[in-house]
Amino acid sequence: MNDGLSIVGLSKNFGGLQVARDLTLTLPRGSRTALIGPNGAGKTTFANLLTGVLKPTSGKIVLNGQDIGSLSESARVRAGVAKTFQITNLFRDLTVRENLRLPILEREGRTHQFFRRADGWSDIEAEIARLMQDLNIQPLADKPVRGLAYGQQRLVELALTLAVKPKVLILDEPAAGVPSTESHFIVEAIKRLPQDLSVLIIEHDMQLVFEVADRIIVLVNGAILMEGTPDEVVANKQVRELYLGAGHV
Ligand SMILES: Nc1ncnc2c1ncn2[C@@H]1O[C@H](COP(=O)(O)OP(=O)(O)OP(=O)(O)O)[C@@H](O)[C@H]1O
Repeated sequence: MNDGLSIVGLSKNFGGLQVARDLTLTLPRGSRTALIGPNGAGKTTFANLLTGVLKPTSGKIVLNGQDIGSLSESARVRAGVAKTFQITNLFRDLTVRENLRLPILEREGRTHQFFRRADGWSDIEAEIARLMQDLNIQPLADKPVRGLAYGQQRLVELALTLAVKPKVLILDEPAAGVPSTESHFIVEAIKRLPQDLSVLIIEHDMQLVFEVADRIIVLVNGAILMEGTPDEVVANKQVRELYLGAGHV
């Protein structure tokens, strides 16, 4: 079951600096929410509060009725909140298929089987095939990660994250560093994510945000300035001034 994620009165102080101010919002099941805001607004801090890298000063993070705010990072992943792995977590000498096998075996408590022959893995191989199909990376299955283009590596990283079967997926700048010639692969992959997954996209690239998000939250100085549809956000005078002022538009 996935009712989405509710964040209630979430605050974080670093000494005297308040970087998350009484944040209350929901990431409903199936939503595609973008979190935008100028540098230093608190976007990364917010993501770190959701994943458990940081402990909140106050407030609650509720997933399907359970307050997960005090769980460790790994327990939160098991509960269903996952952020994309960093590319450095990919095993560069292993193939895409081998990389995908690892988190699935781990999820199933079967890592001891990694070095066995693949005979007993038909369920796992079928899941890997589905994941690759969802992200349109089947042609890369038997290629070592080392030889893949950067954008392709980001797709493998996304597939690895999906392999843990999250309910809430945080994409932290999914197109960062990806050449513009490859960024459409990322956009297409986000559009093809499972329908019932709640997705939070933290992104500076407004074109990508407008292509994939159905809701946008604008964060400024650790507080929500506004929340609305992409059209509502574009029409907002304060947002326009903020972005024109920051040279983003
Ligand atoms: N560990 C920390 N200790 C003290 N201050 C911190 C710490 N981490 C972040 N900050 C401060 O919190 C504020 C928000 O930072 P954060 O990185 O969350 O912003 P951001 O919106 O992600 O910025 P960017 O778009 O540049 O990545 C900044 O003023 C930053 O200097």
